Amino acid sequence: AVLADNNFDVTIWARNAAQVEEINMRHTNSKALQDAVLPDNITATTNMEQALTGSEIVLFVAPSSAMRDVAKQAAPFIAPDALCIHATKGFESGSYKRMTTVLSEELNCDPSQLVVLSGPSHAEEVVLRQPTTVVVASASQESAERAQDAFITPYFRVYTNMDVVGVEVAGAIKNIIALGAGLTDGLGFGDNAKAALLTRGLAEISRLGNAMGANPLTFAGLAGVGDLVVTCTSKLSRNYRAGLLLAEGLPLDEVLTRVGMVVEGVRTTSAAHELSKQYDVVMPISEQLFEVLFENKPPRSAVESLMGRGRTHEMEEVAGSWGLHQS
Ligand SMILES: NC(=O)c1ccc[n+]([C@@H]2O[C@H](COP(=O)([O-])OP(=O)(O)OC[C@H]3O[C@@H](n4cnc5c(N)ncnc54)[C@H](O)[C@@H]3O)[C@@H](O)[C@H]2O)c1
Ligand SMILES: O=P(O)(O)OC[C@H](O)CO
Repeated sequence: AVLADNNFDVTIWARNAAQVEEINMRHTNSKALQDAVLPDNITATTNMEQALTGSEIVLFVAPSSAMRDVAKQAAPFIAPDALCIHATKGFESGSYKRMTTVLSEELNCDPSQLVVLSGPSHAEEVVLRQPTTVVVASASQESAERAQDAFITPYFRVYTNMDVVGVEVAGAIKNIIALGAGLTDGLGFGDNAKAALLTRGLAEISRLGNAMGANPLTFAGLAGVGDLVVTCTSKLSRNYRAGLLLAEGLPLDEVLTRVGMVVEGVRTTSAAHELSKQYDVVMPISEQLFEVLFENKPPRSAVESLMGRGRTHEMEEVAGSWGLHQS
């Protein structure tokens, strides 16, 4: 809808024919966006070739679990000079690769053509043209600026960034912390607990990101603090809502059914479990979430484990998380 407001003719590819028909006939996408009306210059198709032929920008928004499959299908129809942007927040299952890595492998393109768009941006608010700010990151400043030009509107402010790793890691890991935020609220804990979770969650995001080669300053920006705050505090967040349901004691498969849309934080918790070992970083909140989600640990015991960790010095922890060395 943002691109359509900027006068691009937008074609959505989707596999669900009923959803495609709804977008074309009624200009709505009610499962995701209730009765919000989409601009007239958006059409939809189930035909990938039709969607992509001649497109100057390709925006990938499949869930992380489907990204490789969708990119494989798209690859033959993408023009050599097309700008490929993704807004997906997660890692590939099993390989734990970032989404730009998956795209560069499947599209056989130069990393300079790839951009990640991230930041605090619930679709339900964007489609109503409520003020929203995001980051576009690319290895190429020119590509980031092309994406900025394409997306920037008076209600959608776009900042460029060159730190692809940091933006992708922040966007993925914040979903784990949002699951935790839903859990703490669902358990009846207060604002102190939530503030602690966000602060210590940011330390955890930064620690993994820095170990993977990110710029620590990214975590103070929209993809870091910004998205963490929105996802941990908004009732629109699927990850937060899943956390609330888990606190009721529902099994994971029922939680996912009830949310009815992708809850990226669940797979990302598995990814963090592996990545923290691979990069030798401590991720206590993610680890406790892993035990709650996959090892039946009661959420209250997870909170006790976090509160009972060994004593530590905040500055040493923060400096370590932000990749700084204390003298
Ligand atoms: N919804 C938001 O506000 C928002 C904002 C920023 C980023 N994101 C990210 O965008 C990604 C997608 O989220 P969403 O909100 O659109 O989720 P969603 O659950 O609303 O929609 C996902 C869509 O992908 C389709 N899909 C699943 N597997 C597929 C496959 N193999 N091939 C084709 N289509 C497939 C589903 O049918 C569904 O229509 C996630 O990574 C999410 O973190 C979402
Ligand atoms: O609904 P969530 O929890 O997937 O969050 C959506 C976006 O990532 C918020 O920026």
